[in-house]
Amino acid sequence: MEDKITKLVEWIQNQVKDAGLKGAIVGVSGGIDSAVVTYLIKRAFPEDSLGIIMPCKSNPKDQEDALKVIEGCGINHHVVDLSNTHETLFNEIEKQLKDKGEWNEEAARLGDANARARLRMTTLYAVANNYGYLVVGTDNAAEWHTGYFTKYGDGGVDLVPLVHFTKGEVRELAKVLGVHDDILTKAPSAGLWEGQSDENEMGTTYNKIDSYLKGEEIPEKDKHIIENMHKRTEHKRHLAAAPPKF
Ligand SMILES: Nc1ncnc2c1ncn2[C@@H]1O[C@H](COP(=O)(O)OP(=O)(O)OC[C@H]2O[C@@H]([n+]3cccc(C(=O)O)c3)[C@H](O)[C@@H]2O)[C@@H](O)[C@H]1O
Ligand SMILES: Nc1ncnc2c1ncn2[C@@H]1O[C@H](COP(=O)(O)OP(=O)(O)OP(=O)(O)O)[C@@H](O)[C@H]1O
Ligand SMILES: [Mg+2]
Repeated sequence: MEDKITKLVEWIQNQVKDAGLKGAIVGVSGGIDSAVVTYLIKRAFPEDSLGIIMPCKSNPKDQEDALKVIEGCGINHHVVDLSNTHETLFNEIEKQLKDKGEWNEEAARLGDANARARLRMTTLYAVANNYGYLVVGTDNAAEWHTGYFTKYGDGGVDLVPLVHFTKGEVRELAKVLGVHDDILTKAPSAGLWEGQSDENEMGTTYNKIDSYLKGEEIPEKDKHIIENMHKRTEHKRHLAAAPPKF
């Protein structure tokens, strides 16, 4: 894993250099994927890396964990609380749609959740512009394959260094990098609503997705869920569809 870490760090350095920029920025959630990316960008750019903690009606425990990541690797950081911004935006959307009698309560829950991820993306790009940094994403191979991310939200980034690493391999990277035990052992969550857990929402586990990606046998039910998610989210792995030139 040390060898892979060195290669990842060099790759990030080269990408930033090729872009003619100075460093890298990541959103630090208190979860393991962003912990690994935070440690990597700090290694790549000790003086030009930045972690941003962005609570959005989040559990305060997330921020405590995020600070363990920040302190663990010594990266510079800012906290930008998006709760009020999200409240203002969503109240206005809700008001407009309700006035027209077109508000769909159930669909709105996902829209509300995805808007949190997109506000984070907006924030990262605004801060990245200020410093001349690239925005680094945290998607791993399991999330990328299943499309388990918000299009133009946490999926809206410049680099995706972990995209070939299974969730298990991300855990290995985290151990070698020295990420705090509390983060190594917590359940993966997008933190988009109270009590959300990735595995509950997906209906399968990261272990099964990892096994599937490694070509191992997994139960038919899980295979079906993974293949269905992959198919439904194909659009997220491409640029916006364009017509042929007429
Ligand atoms: N065929 C197609 N061609 C082109 N575009 C298509 C499309 N089908 C849908 N779309 C568009 O895509 C939108 C749906 O995609 P999207 O907005 O991403 O939303 P969606 O995939 O419905 O939801 C995002 C999922 O990712 C999860 N997530 C989000 C963020 C972080 C994490 C995490 O692990 O931390 C997980 C979240 O819990 C949820 O299950 C539609 O509203 C539509 O605009
Ligand atoms: N509160 C937050 N503050 C800053 N960034 C966040 C926050 N919540 C989510 N993010 C960003 O969105 C990304 C996607 O979240 P995701 O849950 O997939 O990763 P994670 O939290 O790092 O790991 P895990 O999947 O184990 O929870 C995070 O890695 C992080 O970059
Ligand atoms: Mg998380």
